[in-house]
Amino acid sequence: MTDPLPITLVSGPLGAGKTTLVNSLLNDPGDRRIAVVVNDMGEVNVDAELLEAESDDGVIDLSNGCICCRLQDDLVTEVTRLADERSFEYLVVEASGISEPIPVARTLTAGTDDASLPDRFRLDTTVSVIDAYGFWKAFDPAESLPDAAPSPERPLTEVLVDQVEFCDVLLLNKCDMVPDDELDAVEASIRELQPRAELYRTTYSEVDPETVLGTGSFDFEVARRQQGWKRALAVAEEEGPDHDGHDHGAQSAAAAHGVESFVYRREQPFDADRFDAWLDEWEGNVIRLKGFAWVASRPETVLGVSQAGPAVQAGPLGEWGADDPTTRLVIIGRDLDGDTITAALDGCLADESAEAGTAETDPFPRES
Ligand SMILES: Nc1nc2c(ncn2[C@@H]2O[C@H](COP(=O)(O)OP(=O)(O)OP(=O)(O)O)[C@@H](O)[C@H]2O)c(=O)[nH]1
Repeated sequence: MTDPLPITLVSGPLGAGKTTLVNSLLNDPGDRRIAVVVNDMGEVNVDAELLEAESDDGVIDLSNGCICCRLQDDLVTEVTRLADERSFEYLVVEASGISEPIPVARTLTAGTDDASLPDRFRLDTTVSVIDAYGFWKAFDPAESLPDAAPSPERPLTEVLVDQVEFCDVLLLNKCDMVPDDELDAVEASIRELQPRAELYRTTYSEVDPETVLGTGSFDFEVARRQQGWKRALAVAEEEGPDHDGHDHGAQSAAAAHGVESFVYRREQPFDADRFDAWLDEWEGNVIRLKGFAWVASRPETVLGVSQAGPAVQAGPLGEWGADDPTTRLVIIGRDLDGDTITAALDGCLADESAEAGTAETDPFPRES
């Protein structure tokens, strides 16, 4: 049997430079013939048209939906059709700007419940193109726009953070639009979220094709485990309850730009309403908050908490079961005042005398 054909998945927020990258790969794919599947949310796939202007062959258009949700089966169908019909040696899939990379990677690894991926393919590399200018603005409270995603998708900053956290290669693009010192700070923040990926600063997504094609760097479990917040949590767990909350491994560049991660850990539950109110108070320093919380109103339930800039989601993940309930929150940000945050979170802890299940209206699950 011949080796499975490798796939590179290109993700990244709207307008970050994904099509620019895919166009340059079509023009110079290195020593291989490539085909491209392009996903766009609109009825007309503008990206596919832009690409077809450059190349009239090997561009497959998947539009009017998102391949991370509604078009998962269509993606598998197209890849299967390509396997049968096309003559090429490498496949590039450009996801829409609102696609979450994890479900697309899962589809490209294992297919879906209704459709299996042909054996001929294997996911080789996941690339995220991140617009340095957009990233900078997304976490600036003075600049960031109300974070409304079209339809019931997740908030865009949450998707942006997923795209940063889950990739093998990260192109920090549009570097021409951000001053150098700010670029250093953006890169430091991204490094804190994404310690593993190869990172390249680019303008007009210009890279050697070999940095994004055929790297062989994709591994689903490694990609999931090595997300910055999971690493910070693992370090804190290793160091035990006496850990002072700071990730000493992440000094250097990050520290020089005031970027740090910090773990808040308590074996005492939150008052649900006070914790919910605290989650509303985003002032711009916290880029990412993620972890597990214990709330007094539902003592048996693990509350999953995920904040990306101004967007907050919190909802039940399951039961503590045999584990002792313990709140563990990783907070990643710039110029964080750890003592003030710790004091504010401590102020949300339920009084020892509070009875379980006393919140009048349980604020969770919540989304904003
Ligand atoms: N200044 C500047 N503009 C860029 C750069 N890279 C891409 N652009 C421009 O940014 C715009 C969006 O680029 P695309 O490549 O279409 O972005 P995309 O990620 O495919 O966008 P969507 O498909 O809408 O999500 C285009 O006008 C590009 O020419 C860059 O490095 N610097």
